[in-house]
Amino acid sequence: MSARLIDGKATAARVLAEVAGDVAALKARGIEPALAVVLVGSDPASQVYVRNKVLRAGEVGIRSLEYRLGAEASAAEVLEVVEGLNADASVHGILVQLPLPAHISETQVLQAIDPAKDVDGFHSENVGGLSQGRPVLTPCTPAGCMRLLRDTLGDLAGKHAVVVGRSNIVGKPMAALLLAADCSVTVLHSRSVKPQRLCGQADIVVAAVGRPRMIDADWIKPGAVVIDVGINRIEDDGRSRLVGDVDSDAVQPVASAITPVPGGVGPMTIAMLMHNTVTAARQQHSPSAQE
Ligand SMILES: Nc1nc(=O)c2c([nH]1)NC[C@@H]1CN(c3ccc(C(=O)N[C@@H](CCC(=O)O)C(=O)O)cc3)C=[N+]21
Repeated sequence: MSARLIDGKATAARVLAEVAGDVAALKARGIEPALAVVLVGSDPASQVYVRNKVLRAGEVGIRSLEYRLGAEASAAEVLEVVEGLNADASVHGILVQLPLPAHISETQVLQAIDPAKDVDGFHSENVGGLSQGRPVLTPCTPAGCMRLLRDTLGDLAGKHAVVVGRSNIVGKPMAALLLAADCSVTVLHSRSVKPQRLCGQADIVVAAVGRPRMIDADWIKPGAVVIDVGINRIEDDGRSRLVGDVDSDAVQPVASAITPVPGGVGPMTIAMLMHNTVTAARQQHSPSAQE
């Protein structure tokens, strides 16, 4: 068997086309969806991501605003930017690019974002709502993974899903979404005992550990669907290139389908950010919206 490659770029293009239609419908009602991206410091990878987000927003008709602060900016300065954006009714989505410099508490900044504008879904109000099964703004990377899984497998009920990694931005919300889709869910992490054996029982594997090519064929049940969230830059023969958390060459003969890196989950993350921005704009202008 050789795994089918799950084309995240093509699926992201379909999501973005839907979003562009939703944006046009909102504009016809006089609402221009707007996304603010806040970048603190000059991490080169973060700069690339922020640029890609701004480009995608423009393509679907979302207005974007960029706020750049120096690496030495204080927490108070970042909070002031966030509070200004909270108060600005023309801004519907706020994303503070992570990681923040070490001297700034990420939790404090994320909790300062108005939950209605929290297009990353990282505020505890949205984290709690996801856990309760309320229709809240949902973290973009796990939401993108769910879309790829549904397109590949259809109904996910009863599938055994193994999530490798327990971060707040991917592993934990991913487990919550899989559970909401009626999967049986196992979360593995750095203290798990015999993780290969547990992972080898999975119909669905979501790898989000941030270790290049950690998951090899020994971890994968024949026919499993593998979602590789990792984006690791490595030196290979003196050249820099991107690899996932999955050893794709080793796993492809075993899995039934796998996402490539690049071109898998990454483009979906950005597409779901645009989707969340439109959802946030629509909700802020719905009759039931507070204030
Ligand atoms: N508040 C916040 N929200 C985020 O969503 C967030 C963040 N902070 N900090 C950094 C990570 C990383 N991230 C990516 C998004 C798209 C690609 C992406 O499109 N990747 C391309 C390749 C890009 C390349 O060549 O480097 C691909 O996989 O095909 C990658 C990574 C969002 N993040």
